[in-house]
Amino acid sequence: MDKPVIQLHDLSKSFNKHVVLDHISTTVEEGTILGLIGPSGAGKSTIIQLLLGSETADSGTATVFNQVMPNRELLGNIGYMAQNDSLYEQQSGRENLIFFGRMKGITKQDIPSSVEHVTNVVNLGDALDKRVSTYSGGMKRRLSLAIALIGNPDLIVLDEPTVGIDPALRRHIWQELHRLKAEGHTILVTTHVMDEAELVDRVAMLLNGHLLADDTPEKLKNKYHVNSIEAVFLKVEEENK
Ligand SMILES: Nc1ncnc2c1ncn2[C@@H]1O[C@H](COP(=O)(O)OP(=O)(O)OP(=O)(O)O)[C@@H](O)[C@H]1O
Repeated sequence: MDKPVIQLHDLSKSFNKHVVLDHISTTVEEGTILGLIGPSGAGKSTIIQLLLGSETADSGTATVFNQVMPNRELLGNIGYMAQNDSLYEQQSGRENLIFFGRMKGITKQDIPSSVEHVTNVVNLGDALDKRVSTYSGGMKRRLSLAIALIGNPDLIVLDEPTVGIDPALRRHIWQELHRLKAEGHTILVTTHVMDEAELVDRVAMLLNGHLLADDTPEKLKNKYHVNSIEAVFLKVEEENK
């Protein structure tokens, strides 16, 4: 039977009486790439914060690996890339990777090979020993992604990972995400890029506090009689105005 990695159960969250999540429930099985889409401000990052335990739900539960979050012990097995890069600017990319890798519990001995692997994934080799403060925005995104992937975590949570990343590298990153999925890793990714929403196993669309569509891209396109996820998204928005 498929193993649930993420379980959101009846999750609600408001900020200053503004209901952002209204009794959300879904399950993400092991080895699935779930794409979370929705307009700006729909609550995608809020779901991630509840999932990681850095925000508290008003009601309901977020469970990861069968443990109710927050649970600090699980964080070593979750790779997280936030929307805003949180990097040590005065250190080099390599020093950042070593620091975060060690925090994740990678041994000193294994650090060099782990750093090399994730650096290749994001194509950051040449800049690795330069100070992060000299990086472009896209390079910082790539370093943040490498940090999320270091240590080979079972669950990878990426909040708009390909913003500012050129098309060739974007394709390379998606190939890597599919490779990780094939190895059994579970990936939750938020995106505004509708082409990317075609590449996931399941798309969940967040609108007005609800998950209004949550299915494979193919099934959603069939259901709405359209040939792209972008068109599904527009139809669902139109229906729920
Ligand atoms: N800590 C907070 N305090 C007050 N309001 C918040 C807080 N965090 C999020 N919000 C509000 O909750 C709503 C959802 O925000 P969230 O960042 O989850 O949306 P999003 O779908 O990730 O948006 P985007 O696609 O623009 O990143 C927004 O209206 C936002 O202003």
